[in-house]
Amino acid sequence: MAAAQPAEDYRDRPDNHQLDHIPGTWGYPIVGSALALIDDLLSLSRKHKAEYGNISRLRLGPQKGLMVLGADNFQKIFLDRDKNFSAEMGYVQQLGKFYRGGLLLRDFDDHKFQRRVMQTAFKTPAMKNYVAMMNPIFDNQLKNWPTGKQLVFFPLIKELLLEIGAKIFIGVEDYKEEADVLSDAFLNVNEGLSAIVHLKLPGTKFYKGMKGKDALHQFFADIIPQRREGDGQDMLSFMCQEKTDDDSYYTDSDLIEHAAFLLFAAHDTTTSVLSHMMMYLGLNPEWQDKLRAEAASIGKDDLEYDDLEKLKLMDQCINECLRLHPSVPLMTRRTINEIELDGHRIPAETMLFLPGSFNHREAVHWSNPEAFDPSRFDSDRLEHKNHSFCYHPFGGGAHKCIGLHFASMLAKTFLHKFLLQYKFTVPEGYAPKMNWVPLPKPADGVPFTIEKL
Ligand code: HEM
Repeated sequence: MAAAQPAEDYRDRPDNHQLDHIPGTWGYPIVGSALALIDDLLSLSRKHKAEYGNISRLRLGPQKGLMVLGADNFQKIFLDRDKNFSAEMGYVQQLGKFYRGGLLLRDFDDHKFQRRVMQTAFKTPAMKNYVAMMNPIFDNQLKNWPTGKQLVFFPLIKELLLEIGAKIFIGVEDYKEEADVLSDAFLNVNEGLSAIVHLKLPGTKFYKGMKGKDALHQFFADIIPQRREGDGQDMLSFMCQEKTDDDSYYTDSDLIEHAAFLLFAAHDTTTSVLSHMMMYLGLNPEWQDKLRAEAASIGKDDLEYDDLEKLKLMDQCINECLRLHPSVPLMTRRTINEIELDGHRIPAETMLFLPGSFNHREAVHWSNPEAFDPSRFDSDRLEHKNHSFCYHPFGGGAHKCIGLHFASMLAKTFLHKFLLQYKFTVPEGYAPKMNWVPLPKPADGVPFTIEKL
């Protein structure tokens, strides 16, 4: 049987809003349920499940579509055997102005072709080298963290990960010199993403974001020819040197889009998981001690690639943070064809909103789901295997996160360095409000105090 082909013109059609046959609510005029989502996406998802079931109508500002819950439904959507779901159309309204050619905003054959250029940057020899590059960056910044006074983790880790991004992703050698241009441009784009009004008027967030995008693209355009000629070991250099089947290089404009999207996809997600990690290790000092002992058991100051798999407890803690607070809180797709899902007829061009944290905490799959309990990932429990799609912090199927091993490597290399040098505490009775957007994190950025070991 021939493989299903997506309808050619699905990108040109507007979103379908004819969804009155499906239970749910459009919420308040104009904003719909956007404010409830910003406040607490998990509670909103649970409310929808209790009132309407796994599939329900939802409006988020200008977008009307369906909230989809449940591991079976996620499995069908992510595996997408019949090419019914477009990631490009799912994300275009949210990200399209800034990241139109990013990998997640491409579908099917085009996506497959473009994903190849990125895969080259994640091969084992490249990964080995990235760990080696990370160690001195962490050393240099960690040594300046003052002891004995309260610090805030979020801005510190953001700064650290911007340096990692500049050096490992793009091959910037003199970070101090180029950091301002690069990080300003990148941070402005991210601010632009949160703009509610998309008008290019000077002084607005959106305007700043568009300027940031131009600066970022120009920065990449200027360095791509050098990266093609050189023998750099950074991600951009690997991508620049990759060739297509007809022996030509990927185009500069594709490479610019990939480099910008890669920074975006990697930065906030890893900042988010490490912020949660600090919160939980501060609240659970016994886990902090266990991870420190595990880090010490490697017997080295600098972790190497082959050591990573030995850090099993760290893996469990990272997994548990991502279960409780997935860094991409809401994934999206748009239907290409009319489909049936969970007993509902869903027309073509319908937006689907997929909140990850609901399945991650559904009691049918997890014991005591609200508790921080990293041992649930231990080989004698393996709760995440209770359903192949009850745990999906990195998505699944064709668009599954290409950086998942890099993310884990980064988190482990940081934790290994940090825990071997410092012991830390969070304030007594610490119970921060949690942010869901633009990235999940403790709202106060995690206040903490370090003590040299
Ligand atoms: C804890 C860290 C991370 C988490 C939780 C995470 C999560 C995700 C998720 C959920 C998706 C799929 C979204 C969807 O299907 O709708 C995704 C895609 C992606 N991620 Fe990550 N990510 C992380 C770190 C990274 C890093 C470090 C990189 C790069 C080095 C990266 C690069 C990408 C790219 C390029 C895609 C698009 C893949 C495609 O469309 O084929 N991510 N990520």
